[in-house]
Amino acid sequence: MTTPRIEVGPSKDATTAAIAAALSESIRAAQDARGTAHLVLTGGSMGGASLVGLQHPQVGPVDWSRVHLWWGDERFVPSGHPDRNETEAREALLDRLGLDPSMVHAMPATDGPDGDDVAAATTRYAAELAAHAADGHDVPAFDVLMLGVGPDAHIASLFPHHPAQRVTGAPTVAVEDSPKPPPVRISLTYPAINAARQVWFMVAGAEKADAVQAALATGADPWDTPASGAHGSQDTVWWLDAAAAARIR
Ligand SMILES: O=C(O)[C@H](O)[C@@H](O)[C@H](O)[C@H](O)COP(=O)(O)O
Repeated sequence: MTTPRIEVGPSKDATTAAIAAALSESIRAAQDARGTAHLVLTGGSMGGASLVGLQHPQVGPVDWSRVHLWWGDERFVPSGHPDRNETEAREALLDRLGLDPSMVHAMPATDGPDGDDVAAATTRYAAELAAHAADGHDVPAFDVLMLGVGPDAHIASLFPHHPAQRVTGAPTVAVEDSPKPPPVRISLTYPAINAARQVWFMVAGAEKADAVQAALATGADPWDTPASGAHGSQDTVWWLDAAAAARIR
């Protein structure tokens, strides 16, 4: 397990700018090493703002034709719905990139091939992940997996004291009673998240300071603070603004 690195910016804007710059560098490094990069996107305002930040002229160029895009979780609603993390990412960046659809691995929507059968859709996404994984693995070794963090320290759709957290035998889990609406979701599980080389938490705002402090506390239990259960195999980074970092001891 890697010791988390903490990067604090003076403001949310400064933090998302730093994330965007680091992301373009990590993508380039992954492509230099392995040809293609696997990037896992997140919903939430930090996820969207970081994708917007990638378009800043000071951020180095990214060869998007060699980036596989995945999602850490998704709200199970129709495609194009504003609640979908995919919709947010498309509006923030993806729709301007002319991407090859075969590189964009959005989680299924309720108007997809499985209709509103979330269990089948969850299994379908697991198969998509497996199709891009190395032999003997369930998921690709994601180069960077980004996570927003809720005020309850949830990540993806893994919530405190929710049984979805206990699923370890599959890379994906259906959540049918999320404590935060909308209730039906698909999430990566801890083993899938922790297969990533780099896990990046992206958090801003004073209302997240307690969650950040709890997740970074020695002996934190993921059952209570889900963010404490996610780690990259090579690097774990907490990208914070000053307000979110205020209570770290
Ligand atoms: O419905 C959800 O579960 C949220 O979208 C959540 O996953 C989000 O990513 C975090 O709450 C962080 O959100 P912010 O980046 O907006 O703080």
